[in-house]
Amino acid sequence: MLLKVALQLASPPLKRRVERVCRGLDAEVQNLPGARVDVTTVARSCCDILLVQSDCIRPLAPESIRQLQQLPEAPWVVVFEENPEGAVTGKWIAAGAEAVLSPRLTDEDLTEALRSIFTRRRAFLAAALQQQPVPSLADFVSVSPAMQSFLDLVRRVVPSDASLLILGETGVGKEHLARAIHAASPRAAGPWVAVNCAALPDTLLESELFGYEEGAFTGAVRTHRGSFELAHRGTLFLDEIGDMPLHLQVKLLRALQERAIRRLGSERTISVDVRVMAATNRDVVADVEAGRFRRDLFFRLGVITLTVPPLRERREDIPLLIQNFMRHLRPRVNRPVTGITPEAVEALQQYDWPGNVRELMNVLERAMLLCPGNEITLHDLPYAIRCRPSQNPTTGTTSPTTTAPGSPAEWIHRTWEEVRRTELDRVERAYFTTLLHVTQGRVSEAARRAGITPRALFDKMRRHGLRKEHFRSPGPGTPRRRSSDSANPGDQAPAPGEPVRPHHP
Ligand SMILES: Nc1ncnc2c1ncn2[C@@H]1O[C@H](COP(=O)(O)OP(=O)(O)OP(=O)(O)O)[C@@H](O)[C@H]1O
Repeated sequence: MLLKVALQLASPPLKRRVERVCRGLDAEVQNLPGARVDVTTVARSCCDILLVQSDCIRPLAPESIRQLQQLPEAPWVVVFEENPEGAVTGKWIAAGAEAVLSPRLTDEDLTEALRSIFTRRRAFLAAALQQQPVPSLADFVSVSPAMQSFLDLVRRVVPSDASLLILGETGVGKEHLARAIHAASPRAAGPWVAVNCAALPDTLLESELFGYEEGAFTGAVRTHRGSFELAHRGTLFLDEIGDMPLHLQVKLLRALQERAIRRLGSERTISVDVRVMAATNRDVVADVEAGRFRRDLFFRLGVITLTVPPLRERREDIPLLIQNFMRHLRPRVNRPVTGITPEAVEALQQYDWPGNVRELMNVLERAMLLCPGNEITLHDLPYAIRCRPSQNPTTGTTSPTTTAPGSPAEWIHRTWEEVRRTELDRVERAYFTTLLHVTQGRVSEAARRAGITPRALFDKMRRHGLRKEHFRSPGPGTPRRRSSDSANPGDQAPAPGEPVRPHHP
C-alpha cells in the first residue's frame, strides 16, 4: 500500500535525508511549503503521515495535532525534536504525536524507525479498510412497490457499462447505491474513485479530475494523475455533479465522448476506460432549463437515470431497514441492544425523514447508544420524532403540539443531551449561514474567518444543508430553502438565510 508522507522540515540536510529514506520505504513524499504547520495545507496534501520538525509546529502543538487528527485521513504526526529527552517526548506523545525522533539519528536508525512507523500505519489502514463493509445491493431491503420497481431497474443496469445519473434527496443512499452497483458489476475488481464536485474549488476540481503535469501552474511541483486516470478499468463516481461549474462540464463531456483526457499543462491524450456514475440532489432538470447545467452533458451522463425514492414515500420499508441497520450498527455501538418496541417503530414510520436513510441510521445509532435496556423504546428517540405532531398516515393531516420545538417551554420535556445537541446545532447553523452570507459563499474566506479548514467547513455545510451558490448573489441575497434540506426539521436557524461535500476512499 502506497503511503503518502508530508514533510515539514526546516533543516535542508534533514529534509534531504528523510526524503531519501521515505522513498526507499516506498512512500510518496510531498514537501509542504511554509515554515509552520498549516492545517489547510496538510489537509490538501491528504497525507497519511506528517513528519515535522518541532520548530515548525510550536507553540500550539497540542491544538495543531488535535486539528490534524480531525482530518478525514487523520494523519499520524511524527516529530523531529532536537532534545528528545523523557519530559519533552512525553509532552509530544501526550499532545497526540505518534513518535518523537532525534534529527541526529544515523541513516540506519532513521530507516528502522520510519520502517516500523510505516508498517504500523499500513496495518492500521488495512484494518480500517476491512472494517468498512462494501455496500451491497442486498442492503436495499424493501417491500414497497416503489422501491421494488426501482431495484428491478437497478439490477438491469448493473452489468452494463452505461453512464448512470443517480438522483434523489440528500441521504437517500445515492453514493451507497453507486458503490453497490460497482461492487456487483464486471468492473468490481477495478478501482472505485469518488470525487465530490461541490467540495473543491473550481481550479482544484479540474486538476483533481484530469491531473496535471509538473510545472503546469504555480505549485505543480510534480506530475499528478487525476481521478479519470486513477479510475481506469473501474468506476468514477462524481458526487454533487449539479455543482460542477459550466466550463468543467464542457471538459467532462469531451472526456466522456472521446474516452480520453489531457492533463493540465499537457498536449498528450491519455485513453481512459472508465464507467462514470454521477449523483446529485439538485433538481437537475430545472438546472438544465435555467442554463446552469449543460443539456448535452445531462443526456450523456443520464443514459440511465435512477431516482432513489425518499424514505417518506416508502414507509413500509422502515421496519426492515431498522432491523438491517441495527444488525450493522451493533458491533460499532458495542451494546447488547437487540430489539425495538412497536411504539418506537410506529413513531419512526410516521416521521417524514428529511435526511432520509442517513438520518434514520443516525437516530438508530444514537438510540442504541443511549437506551438503558436492551430494547429501544419511544423514550430513546429524539424529541422531534417522539413528540412530533401526530400524523394520520392515510390523510397526511397533522394535529399541532402545544409548545414549539426548540422553545425553552419544551426543554423540560427533553434530556439535557437533546437540548444541548439541538441548540448547538441551531447556533452552528446560524453562525455558518451568517458567515457564508457575508462572504457571499466564498468558502475559503468563510473558513478563514471561522478559523477552520475549508474541508471542515464543507462538512458543516453539508450537515446543515448549506450550499455556497445560494449565497453568491449580492443584494437581497436571501438563500432559498428546501424543505428536505435539514436533518433536524425542528431546528430552524434564525439567520439571514436558511437554505440547504473530496474524497478518495
Ligand atoms: N440501503 C442502505 N443500507 C445501508 N446503509 C445505507 C443505505 N443507504 C444509505 N446508507 C448509508 O447512509 C448514509 C448516506 O448515504 P449516501 O451518502 O449514499 O447518501 P446520498 O444520497 O449520496 O447523500 P448526499 O446527497 O447527501 O450526498 C451513508 O452512511 C450510507 O452508507
